[in-house]
Amino acid sequence: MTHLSVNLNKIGLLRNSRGRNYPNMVEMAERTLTLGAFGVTIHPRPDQRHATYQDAYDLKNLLKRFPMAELNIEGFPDAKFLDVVQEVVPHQCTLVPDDPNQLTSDHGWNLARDQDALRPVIAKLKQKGIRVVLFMDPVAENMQLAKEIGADRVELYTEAYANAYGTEEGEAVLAQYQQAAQAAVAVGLEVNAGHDLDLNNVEALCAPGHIAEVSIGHALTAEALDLGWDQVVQAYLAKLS
Ligand SMILES: CC(=O)[C@@H](O)[C@H](O)COP(=O)(O)O
Ligand SMILES: NCC(=O)COP(=O)(O)O
Repeated sequence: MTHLSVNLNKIGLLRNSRGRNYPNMVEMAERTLTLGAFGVTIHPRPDQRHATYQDAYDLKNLLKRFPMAELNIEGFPDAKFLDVVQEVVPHQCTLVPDDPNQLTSDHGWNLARDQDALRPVIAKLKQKGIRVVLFMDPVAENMQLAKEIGADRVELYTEAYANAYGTEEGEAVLAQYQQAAQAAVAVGLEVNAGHDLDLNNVEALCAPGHIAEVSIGHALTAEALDLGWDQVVQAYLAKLS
């Protein structure tokens, strides 16, 4: 079974567009966890365009009432992000190599270049008891180094999988992700996955059983416009069980 962590960035985007606390991030997280989601994810970016640093504190407080659930905070490890993460102490922190002005996350870490900067960051977060995940492209050869610099997990960046799904290249691209996942497991890493996953493509990725957790937000929120939030969360849970 693959755990579902619902990314609430787009709840924050809608909330921030009117300057009122509606939709309410904490209420949507509570509703999502009550439906049975394993956890919630936010990705506070430096401009706080959607999820805010305050959301991290508020969601950590909510999770006190859901002792079996997890909070995953994603982001680029700049000073502010690291200060917040070390104060909030989420269950999991996913480090993502995004520039502040990126529209969205669109690549994984270049560990050969970034390993020296990442090692102390990973060590500091692990000292706090936080599970550390590196956002990675699905390249099997890179998993050994991810382990060596201290990561607990990798999160496979799945946009290429989503784009290929249902096309002639779909099976070959899926095979690449399975090989990367198997390589990660072989060196002692657990494997998460995320970005552009949806109700159509999530099952094939997770069926082989290598994926511990998927974090899904953009498509889930859009699908909820048609199906309703509760129904969409329950539909993902059914596909991942
Ligand atoms: C790291 C990743 O792929 C996503 O979790 C990211 O959080 C999406 O960010 P936006 O919601 O800002 O597109
Ligand atoms: N890490 C992926 C995530 O949290 C959500 O990505 P998306 O579903 O919004 O594309």
